[in-house]
Amino acid sequence: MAERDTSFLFSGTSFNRKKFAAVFTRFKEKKGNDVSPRTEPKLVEDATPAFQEDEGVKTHYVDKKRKRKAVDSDPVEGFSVFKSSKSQKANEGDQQAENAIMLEKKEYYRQLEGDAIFRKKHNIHVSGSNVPSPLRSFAELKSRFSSKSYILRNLAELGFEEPTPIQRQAIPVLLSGRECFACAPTGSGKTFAFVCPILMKLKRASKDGVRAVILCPTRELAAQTARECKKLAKGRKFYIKLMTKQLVKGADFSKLCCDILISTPFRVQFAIRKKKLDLSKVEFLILDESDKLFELGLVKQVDSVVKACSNPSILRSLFSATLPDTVEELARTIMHDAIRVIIGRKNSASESIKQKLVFVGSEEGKLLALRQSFAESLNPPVLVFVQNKERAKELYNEVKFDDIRAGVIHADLSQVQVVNHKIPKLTCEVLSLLIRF
Ligand SMILES: Nc1ncnc2c1ncn2[C@@H]1O[C@H](COP(=O)(O)OP(=O)(O)OP(=O)(O)O)[C@@H](O)[C@H]1O
Repeated sequence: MAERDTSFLFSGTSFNRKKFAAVFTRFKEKKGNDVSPRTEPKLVEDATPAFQEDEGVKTHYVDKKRKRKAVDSDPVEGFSVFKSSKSQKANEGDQQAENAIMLEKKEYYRQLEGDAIFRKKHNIHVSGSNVPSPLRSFAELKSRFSSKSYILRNLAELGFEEPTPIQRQAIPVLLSGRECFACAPTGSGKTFAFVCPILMKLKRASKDGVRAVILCPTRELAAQTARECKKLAKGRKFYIKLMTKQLVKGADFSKLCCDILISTPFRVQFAIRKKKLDLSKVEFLILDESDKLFELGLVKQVDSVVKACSNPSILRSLFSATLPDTVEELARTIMHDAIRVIIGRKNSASESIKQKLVFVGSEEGKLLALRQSFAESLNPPVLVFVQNKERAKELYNEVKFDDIRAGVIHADLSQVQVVNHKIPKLTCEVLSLLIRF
C-alpha cells in the first residue's frame, strides 16, 4: 500500500528491483513488524483482568524495588567502607560544630549573667541593646581596649585605684563607639567617665581641627573640666582648650590647634557665628550637666552647637546628676541607639548624702529654720545654695551679723574673687552660693 501511495513520486523513474532486492526485502520485513505495536494494547486488554494485571505490575515493581534495595544495600567492599567512614566523619564534624556553638552560647550567657551580677553589686542600671560589659578594673583599659600606658600612669598618679560605678559602665560604652545617657550623682566621677574614652579614642594630638567638644553650663564647670582633662592627658601633647573670653575674642579659629574644646554653649555659639569656628570634624560631643544645658535659657545655644557639629559619624553623649524625662525626650531626638546608664536611682542624690525636707511655712520661716539648724545640728563648714544672686546677697547680709563667719559667691564678683573663694581654702563657716548660668 505504501508502495502504491508513493508511486506517483517515482513516476517516470524505473525501480531496479533486482539491484535493490535485499533492501526491498528488509523494507518489507520492517513493514510487517510495524503491525505488532499497534496490536499490543489489544493484547493487554484481552489478557488477564485489570486488577490481576495491576497486581502483577505491582508485584513486579515491588520486586524490582526490593531488588534495587538489595543491590543498594549489598556491601560493596571498599566502596561501602569509604561511604560509611565519610558520613561518620561528617556526623562527627557536625557534632563538633554544634558543640562549639553550644559552648559559645554558654560562655555568652555566663558573661551576661556575670555582668548583671557585677552591675547589681555596683548599683549600675543599664538599658539599650548590646550593652558592653562593665570595667572590672582600670587594668581592663589596657587588656580590653589597648589603652596607652600614660592613661594608667596618670590614673595611678591621681590615686585612683578603682573606677567609680559610672566610669565602670560609661567608659566601655563610649569606647565601643556607642552614645550614652549617663545619670550619676554629683561627685561620682562623671568627668573622667567621658574624658578618659575621648583621650583614648583621639589617640594623639592633631592639627586637623576641633575633634571633641565638651559643653558645660557654667564657666566654672568648664574650667574645672579642662583641669581634669589636662590631668588625665599629662605626658601627651593634646591640644586641650578652654574657651575663655580672651580666646573667643582674639583667636584665629582657622589656625587654632585644638583636639578638645571645653566651653559654655554661649561662647561656642558666638565663635561659630562671629569667628567662623569650624566644628564639622568633631567626633565627640559631650553635654555635661545636661539637665542644665537643656533648660530654656540654653537650649537654643546648645542646639546651634549640635547643628554645627555636622560630622555624620559623631558620637553625642549626655552626663548629668539628674535626668528629667523632658530632658531625656529632647536629648533622644539627637541621639542614635544610645545606651542609658543610671547609677543608683534616676535623679537620686549620692547615697552618702543624708537628705531632710523641712517645712518652713513662709520666706521668713526659711531664715529661722536655717538659724535653728545652725544652733542645733549643722556643723560648719556649710554650703547654702540659693536661687539667684539677689537671694545670695540677702542671705549673706542676714547671717554675717550672726555669730558665724559667712562668705558669698555670685555672678557680680570677679573671677579672681570667685577663685579666691575656692572651697578647700574656705575659712568661713557658711558660704552662700549661686550656681551661675
Ligand atoms: N576613680 C576615681 N577614684 C577616686 N577619685 C575619683 C575617681 N574618679 C574621679 N575621682 C575624683 O572624684 C571627684 C569628683 O569627680 P567629678 O568632678 O568628675 O564628679 P562629677 O560626677 O562630675 O561631679 P559633678 O556632678 O559635681 O560635676 C574629683 O575630685 C575626681 O578627681
